[in-house]
Amino acid sequence: METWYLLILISLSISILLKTILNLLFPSEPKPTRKLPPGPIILPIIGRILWLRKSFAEIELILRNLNDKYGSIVTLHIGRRPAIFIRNRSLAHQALIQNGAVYADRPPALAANKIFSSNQHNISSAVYGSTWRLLRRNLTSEILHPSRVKSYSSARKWILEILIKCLQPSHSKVSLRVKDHFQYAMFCLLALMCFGDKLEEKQIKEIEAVQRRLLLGFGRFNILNFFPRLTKILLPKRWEELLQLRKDQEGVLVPLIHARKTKLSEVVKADSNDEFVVSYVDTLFEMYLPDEKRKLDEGEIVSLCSEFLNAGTDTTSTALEWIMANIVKYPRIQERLVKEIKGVVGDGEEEDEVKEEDLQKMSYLKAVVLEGLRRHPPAHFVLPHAVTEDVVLDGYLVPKNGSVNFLVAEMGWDPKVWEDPMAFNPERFLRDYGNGNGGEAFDLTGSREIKMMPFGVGRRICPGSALAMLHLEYFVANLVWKFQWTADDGDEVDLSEKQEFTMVMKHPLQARISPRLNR
Ligand code: HEM
Repeated sequence: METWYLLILISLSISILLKTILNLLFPSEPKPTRKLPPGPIILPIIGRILWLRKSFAEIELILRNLNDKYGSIVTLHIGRRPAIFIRNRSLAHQALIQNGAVYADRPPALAANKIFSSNQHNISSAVYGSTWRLLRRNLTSEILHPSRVKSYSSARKWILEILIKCLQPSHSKVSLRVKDHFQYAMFCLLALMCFGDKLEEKQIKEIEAVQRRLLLGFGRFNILNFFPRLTKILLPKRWEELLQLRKDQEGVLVPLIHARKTKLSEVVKADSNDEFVVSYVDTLFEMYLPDEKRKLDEGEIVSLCSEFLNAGTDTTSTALEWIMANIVKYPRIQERLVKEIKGVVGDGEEEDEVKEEDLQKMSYLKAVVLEGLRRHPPAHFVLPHAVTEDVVLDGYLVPKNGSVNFLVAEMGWDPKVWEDPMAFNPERFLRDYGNGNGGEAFDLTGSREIKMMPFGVGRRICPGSALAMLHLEYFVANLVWKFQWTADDGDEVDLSEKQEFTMVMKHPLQARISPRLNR
């Protein structure tokens, strides 16, 4: 009997010793001590697929309803990773401003997105690191620097003339749908900044068509990201469609890239830089990625140009349409704008254009644009963020393997900050900020406190925000100065929303536009 006891004791000691050695050699992941933020319980695989099929607008609506139950930080299990959603301004500030470096990462690109971002070699999807820094610095210092932005002023004037021509034929009794004209105008402008030359209308329309198919159709490809190896077998047609879309995109962008490269080398050979304005694509040809010891390849240049066009066109034209819709809906806002412009540019017949240098003197114009971005932010979510390491926020775990999403629209509609938040009331910006009485200008960067964040905040804040503000102020001012905008007789301007790439007007703006005679 004693021998048995001894044997059992020896084997127990050996197994404890082995376990200790194994633990030392192969330490297992420590179990997280914190829990993920709360959220609805879902069926393991089916539930995740079902979430994947929902649009951001549907998710936003669900989150609004979940707020009472779970609070302002919620986890949804979308696809294979937990997605954390934050709607509270002070939590967003803690994350994106106070702990900015940790929250500046992006989640790994999903299979379908990898194709269009050249494996995360563009600014918006690059991981937080040296390549992102290089690409972003190139855009901000080479193209978005104030002196370079100024060099495109004749391009903006040219686009304004195109836009005015498109709107002019409208007889004041007939109302015109303006959305397509706004989109086309912004596209011409960004294409010119991207490729340097005035492109033919046919070329612009071709690029616009492919980019639009990409923006509007991308939701259809989300499902491919759930176990791509399986979806390649189950949904081969959809994969083909996705790859064809990339081929079509290359088909329209690569010839423009080649043409510009040839032109650039001719300019260098001729040693003449008269009238030569640097374009975005010019800055990409010689860019060197030190970590990878190579230049950008053609696919990466296509992805960066496509990102530039997408980021700067739909967002701005959507914001422009929302602002003009409110101007049509509330004639008193239009009257006050005209009065302000008259006070700055004068009212002589020859004062036909509101010049860029005049815009700084127009605080009401700025207030109208800011109110437009607060009340109708084109993006209701910032792009998904990720954290560089597991962190704790509001007592919950924010895991490295998840995505972190911020509800932009909800923050700008917070009744704790904004009185009657759903009303369109530009005066609120005059009352509290930059009203010419020594008031401080409104801080869109949210560095002290986030009150609204239409461009995001922190390290990933939209690098094009100043350019977007300039475009919006310039076009709103000139469209109001040139034309009188009115609603169709007996027709209310309907401000319902619809999710496309951006949050657009469900019923696009129809307005009667007539030359402004009584300035
Ligand atoms: C009204 C117009 C615009 C709005 C509302 C807007 C909004 C945004 C938002 C919400 C983000 C995501 C921020 C985040 O993830 O935290 C973003 C990122 C970005 N935007 Fe804009 N944007 C506008 C115009 C532009 C323009 C004109 C350009 C450039 C020509 C531009 C280029 C970018 C880029 C490159 C990023 C990615 C930044 C990064 O990941 O580091 N945007 N924008």
